[in-house]
Amino acid sequence: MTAPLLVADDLHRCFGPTRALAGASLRVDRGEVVAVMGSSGSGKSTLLHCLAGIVRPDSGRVLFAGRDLGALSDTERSALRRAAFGFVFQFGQLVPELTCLENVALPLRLDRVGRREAERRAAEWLDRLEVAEVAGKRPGEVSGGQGQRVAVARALVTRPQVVFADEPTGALDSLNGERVMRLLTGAARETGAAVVLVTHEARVAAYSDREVVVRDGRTRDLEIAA
Ligand SMILES: Nc1ncnc2c1ncn2[C@@H]1O[C@H](COP(=O)(O)OP(=O)(O)OP(=O)(O)O)[C@@H](O)[C@H]1O
Repeated sequence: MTAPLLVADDLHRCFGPTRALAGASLRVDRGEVVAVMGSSGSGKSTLLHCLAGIVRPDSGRVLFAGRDLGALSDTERSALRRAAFGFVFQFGQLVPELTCLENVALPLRLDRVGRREAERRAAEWLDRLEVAEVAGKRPGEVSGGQGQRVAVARALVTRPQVVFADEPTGALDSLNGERVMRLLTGAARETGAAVVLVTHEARVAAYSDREVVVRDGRTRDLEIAA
């Protein structure tokens, strides 16, 4: 049996008096799309932030490809995040001063890929996300659905091993939301990326292979989808 790509083991995390995680565990296999569901305030985003090495759990461990994130220095953890993870959030993740093409090219530029090559790959991803026509526009000049597809392109352009998506369709109508989910999960499956998807919408979770429910900071598996 191959080792899971990402494992959260009995995570606990408090913010002051608020207990956000109280024994959350999760495993994600390579290429698997896992939906993390639950009501508002149940701890979904905190779990995602712990898995991505953005928030440190008070206790419990997160292992990525067998490496304990808690044992890495801050520099090592950010290097790992840049190399292996992609992120899509609900709003505001695009840089407003850059064009959509430059936004998608940015993670490659930060990895010292030359401008021409970075923009060539960015253009391919915009095309794949069916949003090539906004390449020269700034994020403020595109629709919400187009902006999210640009954000998905930016998350995938570095070919991450895991895409973390926190309510990626939360600000979209259902038609645009479904389009973003179809393109996100389709592209992730093609590139072999796993997806950890936080959502409270069953229709969005239906794009996953497996659903996990968080309640009062604890996880439980709901079902294995067919
Ligand atoms: N940085 C923080 N500072 C203080 N409290 C926080 C912080 N982050 C989360 N919390 C609290 O921890 C609990 C879990 O929050 P979390 O954002 O993980 O829930 P969620 O399930 O993602 O909620 P939602 O669906 O509303 O986004 C909540 O009570 C929240 O108020």
